Amino acid sequence: MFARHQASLFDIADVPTIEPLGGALTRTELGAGAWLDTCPSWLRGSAGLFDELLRSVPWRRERRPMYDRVVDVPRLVCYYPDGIALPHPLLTELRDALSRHYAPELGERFTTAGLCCYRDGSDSVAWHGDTAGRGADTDTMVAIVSLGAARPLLLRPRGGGAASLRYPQGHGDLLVMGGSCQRTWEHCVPKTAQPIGPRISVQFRPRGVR
Ligand SMILES: O=C(O)CCC(=O)C(=O)O
Ligand SMILES: [Fe+2]
Repeated sequence: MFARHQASLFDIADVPTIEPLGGALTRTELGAGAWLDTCPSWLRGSAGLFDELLRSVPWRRERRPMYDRVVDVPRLVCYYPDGIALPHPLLTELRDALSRHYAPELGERFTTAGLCCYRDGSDSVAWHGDTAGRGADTDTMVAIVSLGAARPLLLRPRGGGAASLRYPQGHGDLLVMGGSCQRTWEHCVPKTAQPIGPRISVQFRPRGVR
C-alpha cells in the first residue's frame, strides 16, 4: 500500500525527545484574530513512531459528501475521540505537553487526535477550515505534528484576496492554528507530482472541535 520508505532518512536518533515549547515556538499573526505557531523539529528521534503508526493504526478510507454524491477523500484516516487511548504512548506525551503549554491561552485540554496518512503525492486534502464542530463559531486551536515525508500545508484567508502562505511540514515539525483560524482562514495539503513517500499528520484538538 505504501511507497518504500527508509526511517533513517528522516531521523537517526533513537530516543524520542521534545523541545520545551516555551522558547521554541514562533508565532505569526495572520490577521482577523487568527494566528499560527510553528516549531520545526519539535519532536526528534521519532522514526520508530512513524513506522509503528504506519503499520499498526487501523487506517480507513475517508468518505465525504460532495454535492449530491459521497466521494473518497484521497488519504487514509483514523480518529481517536476523547477518552479513547491513542495508538502510541508518545502521542499521549505530545498531546499532554501541548495541553500544558497552551492551557493558559486555550483554557481547556487537547483531548482528541485525528491521524491522516498521505500515502504518496497523489493523496491530499482540499481547502477547508476545521468547522464541523465548535471551530465554526468559537476561537480554538488545532495542533498538528507531522511525521514522515515533508508536505507543505497551505493557508489562505477565507474569501480570497491574498496569496496563500506555504508551510513545509517535515518530520517532527509542529504547527498550531489558533484564534479564529478555522473560521477566518482555510488550509489544505495539495497534491504533488514529486515522487514522495508517505506522511502522517497527527492533529490534536479540544473536545467538540472537528
Ligand atoms: O495534513 C495535515 O496536516 C492537515 C490535515 C487537516 O487539515 C485536517 O485533517 O483537517
Ligand atoms: Fe484541517
